[in-house]
Amino acid sequence: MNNQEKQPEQALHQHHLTQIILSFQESQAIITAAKLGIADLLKDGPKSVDELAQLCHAHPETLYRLLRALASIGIFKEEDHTVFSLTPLSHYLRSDVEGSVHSLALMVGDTKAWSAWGDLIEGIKQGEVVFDHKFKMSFYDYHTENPEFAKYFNQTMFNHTSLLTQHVLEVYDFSPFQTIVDVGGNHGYLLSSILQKYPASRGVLFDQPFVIEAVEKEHLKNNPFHDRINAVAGNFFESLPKNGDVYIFKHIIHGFHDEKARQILQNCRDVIGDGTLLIIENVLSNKNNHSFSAFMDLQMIVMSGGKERTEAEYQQLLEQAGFQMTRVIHTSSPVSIIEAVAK
Ligand SMILES: C[S@@+](CC[C@H](N)C(=O)[O-])C[C@H]1O[C@@H](n2cnc3c(N)ncnc32)[C@H](O)[C@@H]1O
Repeated sequence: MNNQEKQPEQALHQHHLTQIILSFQESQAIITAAKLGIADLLKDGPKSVDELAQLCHAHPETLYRLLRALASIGIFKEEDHTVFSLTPLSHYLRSDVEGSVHSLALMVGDTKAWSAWGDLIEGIKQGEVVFDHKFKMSFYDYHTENPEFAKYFNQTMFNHTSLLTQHVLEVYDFSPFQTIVDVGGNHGYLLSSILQKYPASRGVLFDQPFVIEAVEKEHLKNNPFHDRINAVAGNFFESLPKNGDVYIFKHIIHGFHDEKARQILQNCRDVIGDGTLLIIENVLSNKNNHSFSAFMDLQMIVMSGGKERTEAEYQQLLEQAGFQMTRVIHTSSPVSIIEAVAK
Protein backbone atom coordinates (compact mmCIF):
# COMPACT_ATOMS: atom_id res chain seq x y z
CA MET A 1 0.00 0.00 0.00
CA ASN A 2 1.46 3.37 -0.95
CA ASN A 3 1.23 6.53 1.16
CA GLN A 4 -1.65 8.01 -0.80
CA GLU A 5 -3.83 4.93 -0.21
CA LYS A 6 -3.05 4.94 3.52
CA GLN A 7 -4.08 8.56 3.93
CA PRO A 8 -7.92 8.25 4.07
CA GLU A 9 -7.79 5.32 6.47
CA GLN A 10 -5.35 7.15 8.79
CA ALA A 11 -7.53 10.27 8.66
CA LEU A 12 -10.53 8.14 9.60
CA HIS A 13 -8.74 6.68 12.62
CA GLN A 14 -7.44 10.08 13.69
CA HIS A 15 -10.93 11.56 13.38
CA HIS A 16 -12.47 8.67 15.31
CA LEU A 17 -9.96 8.99 18.15
CA THR A 18 -10.40 12.78 18.26
CA GLN A 19 -14.15 12.28 18.58
CA ILE A 20 -13.68 9.85 21.46
CA ILE A 21 -11.28 12.22 23.26
CA LEU A 22 -13.72 15.10 22.92
CA SER A 23 -16.81 13.09 23.91
CA PHE A 24 -16.59 14.61 27.42
CA GLN A 25 -17.95 17.82 25.84
CA GLU A 26 -21.10 15.98 24.79
CA SER A 27 -21.44 14.41 28.27
CA GLN A 28 -21.11 17.77 29.98
CA ALA A 29 -23.56 19.44 27.61
CA ILE A 30 -26.16 16.71 28.28
CA ILE A 31 -25.52 16.91 32.03
CA THR A 32 -25.98 20.68 31.93
CA ALA A 33 -29.30 20.32 30.11
CA ALA A 34 -30.33 17.75 32.74
CA LYS A 35 -29.32 20.10 35.58
CA LEU A 36 -31.42 22.85 33.99
CA GLY A 37 -34.38 20.45 33.59
CA ILE A 38 -34.76 21.37 29.89
CA ALA A 39 -36.40 18.07 28.86
CA ASP A 40 -39.09 18.42 31.52
CA LEU A 41 -39.76 21.98 30.36
CA LEU A 42 -40.29 20.73 26.79
CA LYS A 43 -42.57 17.80 27.63
CA ASP A 44 -45.74 19.63 26.54
CA GLY A 45 -44.29 20.87 23.25
CA PRO A 46 -41.68 23.17 21.70
CA LYS A 47 -40.54 26.33 23.47
CA SER A 48 -38.39 29.30 22.51
CA VAL A 49 -35.01 29.82 24.10
CA ASP A 50 -36.24 33.03 25.74
CA GLU A 51 -39.09 31.14 27.42
CA LEU A 52 -36.78 28.30 28.49
CA ALA A 53 -34.15 30.73 29.78
CA GLN A 54 -36.72 32.45 31.95
CA LEU A 55 -38.07 29.15 33.31
CA CYS A 56 -34.68 27.70 34.18
CA HIS A 57 -32.96 30.96 35.14
CA ALA A 58 -30.31 30.81 32.40
CA HIS A 59 -28.69 33.34 30.09
CA PRO A 60 -30.65 33.22 26.78
CA GLU A 61 -27.66 33.53 24.46
CA THR A 62 -25.51 30.85 26.11
CA LEU A 63 -28.53 28.60 26.59
CA TYR A 64 -29.14 28.88 22.84
CA ARG A 65 -25.55 27.83 22.17
CA LEU A 66 -25.96 24.82 24.48
CA LEU A 67 -29.20 23.68 22.84
CA ARG A 68 -27.80 24.25 19.34
CA ALA A 69 -24.83 22.02 20.16
CA LEU A 70 -27.12 19.33 21.58
CA ALA A 71 -29.43 19.57 18.55
CA SER A 72 -26.39 18.89 16.37
CA ILE A 73 -26.12 15.41 17.93
CA GLY A 74 -29.85 14.61 17.92
CA ILE A 75 -30.59 15.67 21.47
CA PHE A 76 -33.35 18.29 21.08
CA LYS A 77 -34.50 19.59 17.69
CA GLU A 78 -34.42 23.20 16.55
CA GLU A 79 -37.91 23.39 15.02
CA ASP A 80 -37.64 27.06 14.07
CA HIS A 81 -34.84 29.51 14.73
CA THR A 82 -34.31 29.42 18.56
CA VAL A 83 -37.37 27.17 19.13
CA PHE A 84 -36.56 23.71 20.47
CA SER A 85 -38.45 20.46 20.98
CA LEU A 86 -37.74 16.99 22.39
CA THR A 87 -36.40 14.13 20.27
CA PRO A 88 -36.59 10.37 20.91
CA LEU A 89 -33.22 10.71 22.71
CA SER A 90 -34.04 13.69 24.93
CA HIS A 91 -37.35 12.03 25.86
CA TYR A 92 -35.26 9.94 28.26
CA LEU A 93 -33.79 13.09 29.83
CA ARG A 94 -37.25 13.74 31.26
CA SER A 95 -37.39 12.91 34.94
CA ASP A 96 -40.87 11.39 34.79
CA VAL A 97 -40.66 8.66 32.11
CA GLU A 98 -39.98 4.95 32.36
CA GLY A 99 -36.33 4.33 31.52
CA SER A 100 -35.37 7.92 32.41
CA VAL A 101 -31.62 8.67 32.52
CA HIS A 102 -32.14 12.08 34.15
CA SER A 103 -30.84 10.93 37.55
CA LEU A 104 -27.89 9.16 35.86
CA ALA A 105 -26.88 12.44 34.19
CA LEU A 106 -27.13 14.30 37.50
CA MET A 107 -25.16 11.61 39.33
CA VAL A 108 -22.37 11.55 36.72
CA GLY A 109 -22.37 15.35 36.64
CA ASP A 110 -22.02 15.75 40.40
CA THR A 111 -19.02 18.04 40.94
CA LYS A 112 -17.09 15.57 43.12
CA ALA A 113 -17.94 12.54 40.96
CA TRP A 114 -16.89 14.33 37.77
CA SER A 115 -13.66 15.66 39.21
CA ALA A 116 -12.76 12.21 40.59
CA TRP A 117 -12.78 10.89 37.00
CA GLY A 118 -10.26 13.60 36.17
CA ASP A 119 -7.85 11.84 38.52
CA LEU A 120 -8.26 8.34 37.09
CA ILE A 121 -4.51 8.31 36.53
CA GLU A 122 -3.96 8.33 40.32
CA GLY A 123 -6.09 5.17 40.65
CA ILE A 124 -4.16 3.48 37.86
CA LYS A 125 -0.75 4.45 39.23
CA GLN A 126 -1.41 3.85 42.92
CA GLY A 127 -4.07 1.12 42.71
CA GLU A 128 -6.18 3.16 45.13
CA VAL A 129 -9.81 4.24 44.98
CA VAL A 130 -9.62 7.75 43.51
CA PHE A 131 -12.66 9.13 45.34
CA ASP A 132 -11.41 8.02 48.78
CA HIS A 133 -7.91 9.31 48.09
CA LYS A 134 -9.05 12.66 46.71
CA PHE A 135 -11.85 13.50 49.13
CA LYS A 136 -10.76 11.54 52.23
CA MET A 137 -14.13 9.83 52.42
CA SER A 138 -15.72 6.81 50.82
CA PHE A 139 -18.28 6.97 48.04
CA TYR A 140 -20.92 5.66 50.48
CA ASP A 141 -19.95 8.25 53.16
CA TYR A 142 -20.54 10.84 50.47
CA HIS A 143 -24.13 9.56 50.20
CA THR A 144 -24.62 10.55 53.84
CA GLU A 145 -22.92 13.92 53.36
CA ASN A 146 -24.85 14.73 50.18
CA PRO A 147 -28.41 13.31 50.27
CA GLU A 148 -29.13 14.79 46.81
CA PHE A 149 -26.36 12.63 45.36
CA ALA A 150 -27.69 9.58 47.24
CA LYS A 151 -31.13 10.30 45.80
CA TYR A 152 -29.77 10.37 42.22
CA PHE A 153 -27.76 7.20 42.85
CA ASN A 154 -30.77 5.33 44.26
CA GLN A 155 -33.04 6.60 41.49
CA THR A 156 -30.49 5.48 38.88
CA MET A 157 -30.34 2.00 40.46
CA PHE A 158 -34.15 1.92 40.56
CA ASN A 159 -34.46 2.86 36.86
CA HIS A 160 -31.78 0.37 35.91
CA THR A 161 -33.36 -2.43 37.92
CA SER A 162 -36.84 -1.72 36.60
CA LEU A 163 -35.52 -2.22 33.05
CA LEU A 164 -33.65 -5.43 33.87
CA THR A 165 -36.15 -7.19 36.10
CA GLN A 166 -38.32 -8.55 33.29
CA HIS A 167 -35.26 -10.14 31.68
CA VAL A 168 -34.36 -11.88 34.94
CA LEU A 169 -37.92 -13.14 35.47
CA GLU A 170 -38.01 -14.48 31.90
CA VAL A 171 -35.10 -16.87 32.43
CA TYR A 172 -35.17 -17.84 36.10
CA ASP A 173 -37.82 -19.92 37.88
CA PHE A 174 -38.31 -18.75 41.47
CA SER A 175 -41.25 -21.14 42.14
CA PRO A 176 -39.18 -23.59 44.27
CA PHE A 177 -38.45 -20.83 46.82
CA GLN A 178 -40.74 -19.92 49.68
CA THR A 179 -38.58 -17.24 51.31
CA ILE A 180 -36.65 -14.95 48.99
CA VAL A 181 -34.01 -12.68 50.56
CA ASP A 182 -32.92 -9.67 48.48
CA VAL A 183 -29.61 -8.60 50.02
CA GLY A 184 -28.95 -4.89 49.51
CA GLY A 185 -32.35 -4.87 47.79
CA ASN A 186 -32.75 -1.10 48.28
CA HIS A 187 -36.11 0.02 46.80
CA GLY A 188 -37.44 -3.55 46.65
CA TYR A 189 -38.39 -3.38 42.96
CA LEU A 190 -36.87 -6.74 42.04
CA LEU A 191 -38.30 -8.46 45.12
CA SER A 192 -41.79 -7.03 44.54
CA SER A 193 -41.72 -8.12 40.90
CA ILE A 194 -40.78 -11.67 41.92
CA LEU A 195 -43.54 -11.74 44.56
CA GLN A 196 -46.03 -10.50 41.98
CA LYS A 197 -45.18 -13.43 39.70
CA TYR A 198 -44.98 -16.00 42.52
CA PRO A 199 -47.94 -15.45 44.89
CA ALA A 200 -46.92 -18.32 47.22
CA SER A 201 -43.53 -16.75 48.05
CA ARG A 202 -42.58 -14.30 50.76
CA GLY A 203 -39.73 -11.81 50.71
CA VAL A 204 -37.09 -10.35 53.01
CA LEU A 205 -35.73 -6.96 51.95
CA PHE A 206 -32.36 -6.49 53.63
CA ASP A 207 -30.44 -3.20 53.52
CA GLN A 208 -28.71 -0.57 55.65
CA PRO A 209 -30.85 1.01 58.40
CA PHE A 210 -31.14 4.44 56.75
CA VAL A 211 -32.14 2.84 53.45
CA ILE A 212 -34.76 0.60 55.06
CA GLU A 213 -36.18 3.58 56.92
CA ALA A 214 -36.51 5.59 53.67
CA VAL A 215 -37.80 2.62 51.65
CA GLU A 216 -40.50 1.87 54.21
CA LYS A 217 -41.68 5.47 53.95
CA GLU A 218 -41.36 5.93 50.18
CA HIS A 219 -41.80 2.55 48.48
CA LEU A 220 -43.20 -0.14 50.75
CA LYS A 221 -46.13 1.83 52.16
CA ASN A 222 -47.92 1.77 48.81
CA ASN A 223 -46.51 -1.57 47.68
CA PRO A 224 -49.32 -4.10 47.00
CA PHE A 225 -47.06 -6.90 48.34
CA HIS A 226 -46.17 -5.09 51.55
CA ASP A 227 -47.73 -7.77 53.76
CA ARG A 228 -45.49 -10.43 52.15
CA ILE A 229 -42.29 -8.37 52.59
CA ASN A 230 -40.31 -8.28 55.79
CA ALA A 231 -37.97 -5.25 55.68
CA VAL A 232 -34.85 -5.97 57.74
CA ALA A 233 -32.12 -3.43 58.54
CA GLY A 234 -28.55 -4.63 59.00
CA ASN A 235 -25.01 -4.80 57.74
CA PHE A 236 -23.98 -7.55 55.34
CA PHE A 237 -20.42 -7.36 56.64
CA GLU A 238 -21.74 -8.57 60.01
CA SER A 239 -24.57 -11.03 59.30
CA LEU A 240 -27.48 -11.83 57.01
CA PRO A 241 -31.08 -12.82 57.84
CA LYS A 242 -31.54 -16.56 58.43
CA ASN A 243 -34.02 -19.03 56.87
CA GLY A 244 -33.94 -17.80 53.28
CA ASP A 245 -34.47 -20.36 50.51
CA VAL A 246 -32.73 -18.11 48.03
CA TYR A 247 -30.38 -15.16 48.62
CA ILE A 248 -30.21 -12.63 45.79
CA PHE A 249 -27.26 -10.24 45.43
CA LYS A 250 -28.02 -7.93 42.54
CA HIS A 251 -25.27 -5.45 41.77
CA ILE A 252 -23.77 -5.89 45.23
CA ILE A 253 -20.66 -8.03 44.81
CA HIS A 254 -19.19 -5.87 42.01
CA GLY A 255 -19.10 -2.95 44.46
CA PHE A 256 -16.29 -4.52 46.51
CA HIS A 257 -12.75 -5.81 46.08
CA ASP A 258 -12.14 -9.52 46.60
CA GLU A 259 -11.52 -9.53 50.36
CA LYS A 260 -14.71 -7.63 51.19
CA ALA A 261 -16.76 -9.50 48.57
CA ARG A 262 -15.57 -12.79 50.11
CA GLN A 263 -16.57 -11.57 53.56
CA ILE A 264 -20.14 -10.83 52.40
CA LEU A 265 -20.40 -14.22 50.67
CA GLN A 266 -18.98 -16.03 53.69
CA ASN A 267 -21.65 -14.37 55.84
CA CYS A 268 -24.19 -15.74 53.38
CA ARG A 269 -22.54 -19.16 53.57
CA ASP A 270 -23.08 -19.08 57.36
CA VAL A 271 -26.87 -18.83 57.01
CA ILE A 272 -27.73 -20.39 53.64
CA GLY A 273 -27.95 -24.08 54.60
CA ASP A 274 -29.20 -25.93 51.49
CA GLY A 275 -30.56 -22.73 49.94
CA THR A 276 -29.53 -21.15 46.65
CA LEU A 277 -27.32 -18.11 46.07
CA LEU A 278 -27.91 -15.88 43.05
CA ILE A 279 -25.43 -13.20 42.04
CA ILE A 280 -26.89 -10.92 39.39
CA GLU A 281 -24.20 -8.87 37.67
CA ASN A 282 -22.87 -7.65 34.34
CA VAL A 283 -20.27 -10.36 33.81
CA LEU A 284 -17.11 -9.12 32.12
CA SER A 285 -16.32 -10.68 28.77
CA ASN A 286 -12.95 -12.40 28.35
CA LYS A 287 -12.52 -10.77 24.99
CA ASN A 288 -11.43 -7.16 24.76
CA ASN A 289 -14.44 -6.10 22.74
CA HIS A 290 -16.13 -2.82 23.65
CA SER A 291 -18.06 -3.55 26.75
CA PHE A 292 -20.19 -1.51 29.14
CA SER A 293 -18.78 -3.66 31.96
CA ALA A 294 -15.15 -2.85 31.13
CA PHE A 295 -15.87 0.86 31.60
CA MET A 296 -18.06 0.21 34.64
CA ASP A 297 -14.94 -1.48 36.01
CA LEU A 298 -13.06 1.83 35.67
CA GLN A 299 -15.96 3.55 37.42
CA MET A 300 -15.21 1.22 40.32
CA ILE A 301 -11.56 2.33 40.41
CA VAL A 302 -12.69 5.95 40.47
CA MET A 303 -15.67 5.81 42.80
CA SER A 304 -16.29 2.85 45.05
CA GLY A 305 -13.33 0.50 44.91
CA GLY A 306 -15.14 -2.53 43.55
CA LYS A 307 -14.45 -4.48 40.37
CA GLU A 308 -16.30 -6.12 37.52
CA ARG A 309 -15.43 -9.79 37.15
CA THR A 310 -15.33 -12.50 34.51
CA GLU A 311 -17.25 -15.75 34.95
CA ALA A 312 -14.02 -17.48 36.01
CA GLU A 313 -13.33 -14.77 38.62
CA TYR A 314 -16.83 -15.16 40.08
CA GLN A 315 -16.32 -18.92 40.20
CA GLN A 316 -13.04 -18.49 42.08
CA LEU A 317 -14.54 -15.97 44.52
CA LEU A 318 -17.47 -18.30 45.23
CA GLU A 319 -15.19 -21.28 45.82
CA GLN A 320 -13.07 -19.27 48.26
CA ALA A 321 -16.24 -18.33 50.17
CA GLY A 322 -17.39 -21.99 50.43
CA PHE A 323 -19.75 -22.13 47.44
CA GLN A 324 -19.92 -24.18 44.29
CA MET A 325 -21.09 -22.42 41.13
CA THR A 326 -23.89 -24.48 39.56
CA ARG A 327 -24.68 -22.51 36.40
CA VAL A 328 -24.55 -19.09 34.74
CA ILE A 329 -27.72 -18.00 33.01
CA HIS A 330 -27.45 -15.18 30.51
CA THR A 331 -30.41 -12.89 29.99
CA SER A 332 -31.33 -10.81 26.97
CA SER A 333 -30.12 -7.78 28.95
CA PRO A 334 -26.51 -7.01 29.99
CA VAL A 335 -26.91 -8.92 33.29
CA SER A 336 -26.28 -12.61 33.93
CA ILE A 337 -27.41 -14.76 36.84
CA ILE A 338 -24.70 -16.73 38.60
CA GLU A 339 -26.22 -19.55 40.62
CA ALA A 340 -24.38 -21.32 43.44
CA VAL A 341 -24.97 -23.62 46.41
CA ALA A 342 -22.93 -24.24 49.54
CA LYS A 343 -20.10 -26.80 49.10
C1 LIG B 1 -25.56 -0.75 44.04
S1 LIG B 1 -26.89 -0.77 45.16
C2 LIG B 1 -27.83 -2.15 44.54
C3 LIG B 1 -29.28 -2.05 44.89
C4 LIG B 1 -30.17 -3.16 44.29
N1 LIG B 1 -29.71 -4.49 44.63
C5 LIG B 1 -30.27 -3.00 42.79
O1 LIG B 1 -29.60 -3.74 42.06
O2 LIG B 1 -30.99 -2.09 42.34
C6 LIG B 1 -26.12 -1.44 46.62
C7 LIG B 1 -27.08 -1.63 47.77
O3 LIG B 1 -26.36 -2.23 48.86
C8 LIG B 1 -26.72 -1.58 50.07
N2 LIG B 1 -25.62 -1.71 51.04
C9 LIG B 1 -24.40 -1.11 50.98
N3 LIG B 1 -23.66 -1.46 52.05
C10 LIG B 1 -24.44 -2.30 52.80
C11 LIG B 1 -24.21 -2.99 54.02
N4 LIG B 1 -23.04 -2.91 54.65
N5 LIG B 1 -25.20 -3.79 54.49
C12 LIG B 1 -26.40 -3.89 53.82
N6 LIG B 1 -26.67 -3.25 52.65
C13 LIG B 1 -25.69 -2.47 52.15
C14 LIG B 1 -26.92 -0.14 49.63
O4 LIG B 1 -27.67 0.58 50.58
C15 LIG B 1 -27.64 -0.33 48.30
O5 LIG B 1 -29.02 -0.44 48.48
